[in-house]
Amino acid sequence: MARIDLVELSHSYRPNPRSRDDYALPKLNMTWKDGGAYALLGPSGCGKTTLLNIISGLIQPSAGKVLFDGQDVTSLQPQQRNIAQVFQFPVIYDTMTVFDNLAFPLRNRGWKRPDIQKRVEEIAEILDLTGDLKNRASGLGADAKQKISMGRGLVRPDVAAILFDEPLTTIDQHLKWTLRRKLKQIHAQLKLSLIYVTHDQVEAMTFAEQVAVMYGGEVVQMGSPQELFEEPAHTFVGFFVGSPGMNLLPCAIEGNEAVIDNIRIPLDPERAQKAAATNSPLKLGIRPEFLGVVKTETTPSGTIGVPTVIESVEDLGNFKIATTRLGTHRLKAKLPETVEITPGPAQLCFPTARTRLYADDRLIAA
Ligand SMILES: Nc1ncnc2c1ncn2[C@@H]1O[C@H](COP(=O)(O)OP(=O)(O)OP(=O)(O)O)[C@@H](O)[C@H]1O
Repeated sequence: MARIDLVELSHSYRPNPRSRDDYALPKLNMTWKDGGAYALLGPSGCGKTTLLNIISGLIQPSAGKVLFDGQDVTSLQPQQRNIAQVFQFPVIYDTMTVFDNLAFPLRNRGWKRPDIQKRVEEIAEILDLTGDLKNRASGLGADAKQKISMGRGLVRPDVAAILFDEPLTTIDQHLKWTLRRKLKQIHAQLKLSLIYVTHDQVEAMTFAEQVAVMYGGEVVQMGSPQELFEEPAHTFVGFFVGSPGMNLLPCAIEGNEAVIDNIRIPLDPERAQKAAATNSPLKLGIRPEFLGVVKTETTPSGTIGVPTVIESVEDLGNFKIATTRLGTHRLKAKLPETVEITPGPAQLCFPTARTRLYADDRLIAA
């Protein structure tokens, strides 16, 4: 396994790129630590596959370097890079048995029979394929075939990293959950470096220790699931991670308050001062989980109530979503199932410790 550094990396699919819009990846500097379990999360077209294919060597970047443990591998072919890649659709040999499919990458590298036997059995056990080892792959269902494909990626202990490109897209919903947990277990057991591409936040959050969120060819935040939730570094992370996403409202700053349609919301003084010092467009962000809604005069301690109207309340089983109005804006609040709340006049409470400010969509840190 290796540490992977991407240095001043950019890529355009166009022959003569001029502006930023001509680039699938405008400019990227980042490090994937040895032995890490990473997810690369972002919407369709944000550049995830391009980035993965640059790491594996399937694509040569337009500029910049790829380093494995400090060694420049940018000009090396995929087979010279020692990377395993698992794709959306199974890549297996239908006519071979499951055992031979898993053994193939090891035989290719001259492993001895007893070592192959031991390693194949270990991987088959983890993926619940032991009972199928003697069967031909052609007779198996789509789920089992994708498990074999994943097994072929996982079988070699000497690879620099294993790259997964949306490997569970075609897998049955229940098995998806099982396989995500398995991958987590495999990571803990085998200490492999894994990079897992997905557009599904649940998939990213359950699998990875660190999630890199991509937007418009840029990694806008790399952090733990908790960091992405509590301290989104970019408005896109606030919006994309969480359900519903963060409430984001254009605002101005006066003193230690945000002003939105003449309504004043108290802020953390340090963040407010930093925001007042920028000339960039500002947004206030608050997660629906942290936005309080009360129908009473008294608000939770440490918060000041802002008059609102609750337009609707949806009961989603284990929680409720209240849609409220603030001036011309609509905000969502996620409330416990036990809260009795109905449409009508109410107060919104913005805890200052949970209220964030963004300048040009970037977080203003405390
Ligand atoms: N071979 C190609 N030729 C030209 N443009 C491409 C090519 N492959 C990707 N692109 C463009 O590069 C950008 C990034 O695409 P990429 O496939 O890397 O995104 P992605 O996040 O993996 O999306 P998806 O989840 O849909 O696969 C997109 O605008 C896409 O249209």
